[in-house]
Amino acid sequence: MATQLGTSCGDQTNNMPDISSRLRRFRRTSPLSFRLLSWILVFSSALTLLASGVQIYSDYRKDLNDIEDRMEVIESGYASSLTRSLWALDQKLLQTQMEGILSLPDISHLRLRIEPDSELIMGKLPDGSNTLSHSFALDHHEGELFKLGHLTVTASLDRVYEDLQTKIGVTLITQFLTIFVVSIVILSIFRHLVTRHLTAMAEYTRDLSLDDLSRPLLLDRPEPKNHFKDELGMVTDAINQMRERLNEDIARREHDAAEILKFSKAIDQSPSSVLICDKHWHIEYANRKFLQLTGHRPEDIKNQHPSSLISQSMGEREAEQLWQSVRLQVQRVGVWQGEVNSSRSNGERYWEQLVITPIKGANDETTGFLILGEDISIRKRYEQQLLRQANYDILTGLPNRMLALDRLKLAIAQARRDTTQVGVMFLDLDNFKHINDTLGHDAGDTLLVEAARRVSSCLRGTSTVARLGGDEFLVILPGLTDVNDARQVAQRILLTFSSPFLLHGQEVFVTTSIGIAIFPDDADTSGSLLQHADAAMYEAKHQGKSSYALFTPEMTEVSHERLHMESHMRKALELNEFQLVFQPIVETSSGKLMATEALLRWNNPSLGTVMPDRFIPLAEETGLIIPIGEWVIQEACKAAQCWQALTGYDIGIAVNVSPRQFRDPGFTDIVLKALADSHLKPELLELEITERLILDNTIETADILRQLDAAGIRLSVDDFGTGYSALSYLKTYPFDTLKIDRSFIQDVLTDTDDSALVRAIINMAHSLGLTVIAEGVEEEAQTHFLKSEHCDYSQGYFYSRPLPEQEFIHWLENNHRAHP
Ligand SMILES: Nc1nc2c(ncn2[C@@H]2O[C@@H]3COP(=O)(O)O[C@H]4[C@@H](O)[C@H](n5cnc6c(=O)[nH]c(N)nc65)O[C@@H]4COP(=O)(O)O[C@H]3[C@H]2O)c(=O)[nH]1
Repeated sequence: MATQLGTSCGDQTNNMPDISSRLRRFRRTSPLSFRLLSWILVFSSALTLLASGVQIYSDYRKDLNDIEDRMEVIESGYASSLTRSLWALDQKLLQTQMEGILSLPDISHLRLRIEPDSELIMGKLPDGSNTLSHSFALDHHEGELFKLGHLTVTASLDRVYEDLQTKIGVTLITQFLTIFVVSIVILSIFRHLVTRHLTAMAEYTRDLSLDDLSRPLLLDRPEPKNHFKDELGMVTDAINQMRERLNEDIARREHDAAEILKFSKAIDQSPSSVLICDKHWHIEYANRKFLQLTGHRPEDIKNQHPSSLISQSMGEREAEQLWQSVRLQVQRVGVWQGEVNSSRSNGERYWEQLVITPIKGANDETTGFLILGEDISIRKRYEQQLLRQANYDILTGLPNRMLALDRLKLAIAQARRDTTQVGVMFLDLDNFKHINDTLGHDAGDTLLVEAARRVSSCLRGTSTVARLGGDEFLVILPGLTDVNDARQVAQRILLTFSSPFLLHGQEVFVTTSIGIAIFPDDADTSGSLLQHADAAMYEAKHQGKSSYALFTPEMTEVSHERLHMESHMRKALELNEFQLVFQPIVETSSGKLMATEALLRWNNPSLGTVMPDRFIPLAEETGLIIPIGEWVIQEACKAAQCWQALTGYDIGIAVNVSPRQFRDPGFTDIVLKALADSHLKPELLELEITERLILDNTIETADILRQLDAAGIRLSVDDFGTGYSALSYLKTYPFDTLKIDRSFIQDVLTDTDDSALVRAIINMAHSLGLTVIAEGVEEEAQTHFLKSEHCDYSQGYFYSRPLPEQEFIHWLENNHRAHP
C-alpha cells in the first residue's frame, strides 16, 4: 500500500492533467449522478448541521436556565440569612455569606446596597455585556417592614459562551469530518458500484462502431444472477442485445448486399442483353452485353424510351404502334415476346429476340420493366439463307424446282381467271456433261451461271426462269395470248446461246434444247405441263441439238430418251450393268479412314456411264429403285464385310436410300436380310436419308427409322441444308449423323455466311449429340477450317474420288490413311 501511495505520488505531476481531465470527464460524463449525490450530501449535511445547531442552542439555553435557577436559589437560600445578618449588623457573617454566594459557579459579582447609603461590593464585574444579573430586596418584618438593603447578583456568561463556542467548533469540525468521510465513502461506493460502470458503458457506446461489433460490453463486476439483475445489468443487456441486433442487421445487410452484387454481376455479365426501365418505361439500366451489342453509351440512353432505340430502324410511327401492343400485352398477359429489328448506335441493323416482363414490387404493383434481348442475327440470316436455299438455286440464284412449281401453279390460276395461256419451257444444255468432265466442275458451274444469265436476259419481268437441277432449266411464261410468243422466246434463247461461253479462258460453244408445253392446250395441271414440256425437250434433242419443240399429243408422256433409259434400266440389273464405287469418309482431325460411301453407277453400252443424278429420279418414278436399291444394299454390305476380312478393320459403309424405297413395305426386311447375308455388324451400316424424305408425310418415316435404329443401324441426314431444314426433326428422329451439303463446304473459305452457317450447323449437331460429316471437301484449306470447327468427319475429292471396288481395295492396301 505504502509503495502504491509512493508510486502514485511520484507520478503525481505527470498524472495531474490526467486526473483532472478524468475528473472533468467524470463530471461531464456523469453529471446527473454526481449532482444528485452532491445535493444529497449537501442536504444531509445541512440537516445534520441544523440538528447540531438546535442541540447546541438548547444546551446554551439550559446553561442560561441553570444560571437563572441558581440566582433564584441564591435569592431563596440566602435572602433570609443575609437579612438577618444585616438586622444584626453582623458584618463578618455578612461577608462570609456573600463569599459563599460568590463561590457559586458563574457568580462573579455581588453588590449589596445597605440602607440607607452604604454599599458592599464583592467580586469583579466582568467586561462587556456577557452577564446575567438578578436583584432582590432584603427586607425585615417585625410588625412593620424594614427595608435593610438590596442585593444584585451578577453571573458571568463567559463560561457559557466559551462552552458554546467550543461546542460549535467541535460540532462543526466533527460534522465536517463526518460529512467529508461519509461523502468520500459514499462517493467511492457509488463510484465503485455505479459511476465507473456508467462511464464504461458511455465509453463503450461512444467507441461502438459498425466496424467492430464483435466485443460485447462487460462490466468489471461479478455477473449478477439473472433474476437479480439490477438496472446496470439491464442496461448492459440492452446494449449487448442492441449490439447483437446490429451484428445481425449488418450480417443480413452484408448477405443482402452480396446477393444483390451477385445478381447485379450476373445481370451485367449476362450473355443476353438486359434493359431495366422504370414504370414509365424510362431506361434506368443497360447491361454490358446491351452496350456492346448496340454501341450505345449508358448516358445516351438513360431515361430514354426503349421504343426510341427501335424507331431508328423501323420508323417512329411503326415503333410507337409496336410499343403500344407491347404495353398492352405486358399489362394483360404479363409477358411479351417477339423478334425486333433494332439498330446499333452506328445505324447498323440487327435482329433480336425480345422478352419483356413487368418487374413486380412487394405489393404486386408494377415498379418497372425488364427487357431481355438475344441477338438472333445469325439465326435470322441462317433462316433467311435456308429459306433462300429452299426456294432458290445457290449456284445461279434462280428459283429452284419448288419455287418454280409454285409460280407455275400461280400462273395457271391467273391464266384460268384471265383466260390467257401459260407457256412452260424445259431447257437442257446439250453437252454439259462433257464440258463438266473435261473442263472440271468449276467450268461447269461457270457455264451454268452464264447460261442462267442468258436465259433470263431473254425474258420479260413477269416470266420466271428456274433451275431444276443439273443442267435443266424451266421457263414459265405467264399471260400468253399467242403460242408464237413462246416460240419467239425460245428462238431468242437459242440465239443467245449461239455466241461462245468463255470457260477457263477457253471459248466453248454450248447449245440447248427446249421443249414447250402450253396451258391449257397441252395440259391443265402443272405436273402434266412439266411432263409434256420435258417430252417436247427430248423431242427437240432428237431433232438435233440447239432446237426447240412444241408439245404435240403424239409425243408420249415420257420422253424418248427416258423411255429408252427405262427400257435399258429394267434389264440393267439382270445384265449386271450396275456398279458401286466407294468414296472414303475420313476422320477430320487425323485424315484416317472411318467409313466409305457407296455410290451407284450405271454402265450401259448404249448410254455410257450414267450418273445417279440422271437415272435415279427415273428409277424412283418407275419404281425400279426398289430392286436397284436392294441390290445396292446387298452389294455394299458384302463389300464392307469383305474389307473387314481383308484388313481386319471395321470399315463402315454408308448407303443412299431414296424416299421411294422407304415407301416399300419390305424395306426394313431388305436391309436386315442384307446384314444377315453378309454377316456385317449393323453398326457398320449407315443409311443416308435426305431431308425430303423426312418431310414426306405420306411415309411412316418415324416408325421405319425407329425399327432401323432398334436394329442397331446408323442413320444419317444427307445433304443437310438443301431441303427445308425443319430442324425439329433432328430431335424427333433417331439420327446419328448429319452430313453438311457440299454447297456449303465449297465456299466455306470465301463466304463468311457459309462459314458461319457451317459453324452453326456443327455446333447445333453436336449439341444434339450428332456426329457431323462435311461433304465435298476439295481443298486442304477447307480441312483446316473443318478441323478448327471440330467437324468430326470429312469426305471429298481432297481425300479421294469415288473409286471402283478394286481401286478402293488398292487404296486400302496402299494408303496410310486406310489404317485406323
Ligand atoms: N463436286 C464434288 N463432288 C463430290 C466431292 N466428293 C464427293 N462428291 C460427289 O458428291 C456426291 C455425294 O453423294 P450424295 O450427296 O449422297 O448424292 C448422291 C446421292 O444422292 C445419289 N446416289 C448415289 N448413289 C445412290 C444410290 O445407290 N441410291 C440412291 N438412292 N441414291 C444414290 O446421287 C447423288 C450423286 O452422286 P454422285 O454423282 O456419285 O456424287 C457424289 C460424289 O461423287 C467433291 O469433293 N466435289
